[in-house]
Amino acid sequence: MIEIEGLTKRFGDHTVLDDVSLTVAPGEILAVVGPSGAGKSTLSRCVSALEQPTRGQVRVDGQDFSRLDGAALRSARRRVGVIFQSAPLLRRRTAAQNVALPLEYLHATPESARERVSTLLERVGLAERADYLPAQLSGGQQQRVGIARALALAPSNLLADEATSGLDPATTTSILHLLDELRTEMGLSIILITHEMDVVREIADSVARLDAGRIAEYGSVSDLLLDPTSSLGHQLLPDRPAVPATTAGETWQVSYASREVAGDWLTAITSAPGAAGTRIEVLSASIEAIRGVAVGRAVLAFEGAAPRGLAEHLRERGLHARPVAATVEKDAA
Ligand SMILES: Nc1ncnc2c1ncn2[C@@H]1O[C@H](COP(=O)(O)OP(=O)(O)OP(=O)(O)O)[C@@H](O)[C@H]1O
Repeated sequence: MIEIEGLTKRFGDHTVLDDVSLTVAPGEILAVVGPSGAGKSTLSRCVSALEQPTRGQVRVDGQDFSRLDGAALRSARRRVGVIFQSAPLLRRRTAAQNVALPLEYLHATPESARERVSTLLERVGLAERADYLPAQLSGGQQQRVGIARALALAPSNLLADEATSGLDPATTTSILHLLDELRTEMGLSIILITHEMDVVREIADSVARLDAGRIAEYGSVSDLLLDPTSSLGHQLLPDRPAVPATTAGETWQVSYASREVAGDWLTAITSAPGAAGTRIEVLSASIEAIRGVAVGRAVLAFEGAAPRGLAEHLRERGLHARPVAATVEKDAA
């Protein structure tokens, strides 16, 4: 359990984190997003007790980090496993020796360390690669070693700082699935620092957007998706579609987020003032479930111009609609 309360961090007179409060329950995944310089890494360093808050608290499993030092702080730090971008592993050590590192610091007996390492490597699907050096492993396999190492001391919390940046989409998905399984199996509270909305969409239960050190938005992914005024909710909707440049008229993307699959969204479009008699072609349509919310998206081509006031008409019916420009060149289409 991670509880951040009124966390403020200043470097000189520069306030980098300003009154940040967040809670991550056991088994929950919170994603923290925000532009470069928003304070994400500083937040991450406060949670892993590498920085002391100027004001406020970081409580891990009920214990206030800012009140600890020396051996008590080192012991408390073990409750937070940390995974970084592209798993910085020791080059000359095998996968097993990298995972064993935290156990060596704690002077675990070689036999108990061996057993723990082999259990962890097995769990992350790398039992066969125990004796490989990092250079002999793929990026995804290296990150699995990083995850096993972060779990070596059986933490109840995990901090993943851009853990999937630089990995290809399929590898990212497999790492996220592994984290998803681990949080359930071990009841881990996980903070994911990320700049990728796909990662948030795929795995997070809640999300906070930091902006210039303050929380600009914070809530469960489903609540944000269902809130038509939420900018994070908008960003969580599927990405911009590819639209062939061959369509002569206007092309629009229409999306909705609802607890139920919306059955009448096409009716909402055809009933828009001025839409009667207009030919509308459905270029693509899809529905996916994100944290229990049905998110539908369609790309529509109008014969000519879209009816005036279409966006407002649809907004009143819970649909987001906007024109999209062609993204596929005529030659390539
Ligand atoms: N030790 C420090 N001393 C002074 N200023 C710092 C220190 N660490 C961070 N900052 C400042 O705090 C601000 C936030 O930095 P931080 O690295 O937390 O942002 P970030 O959101 O992680 O950015 P990015 O996504 O680019 O990594 C920046 O303006 C940075 O210059």
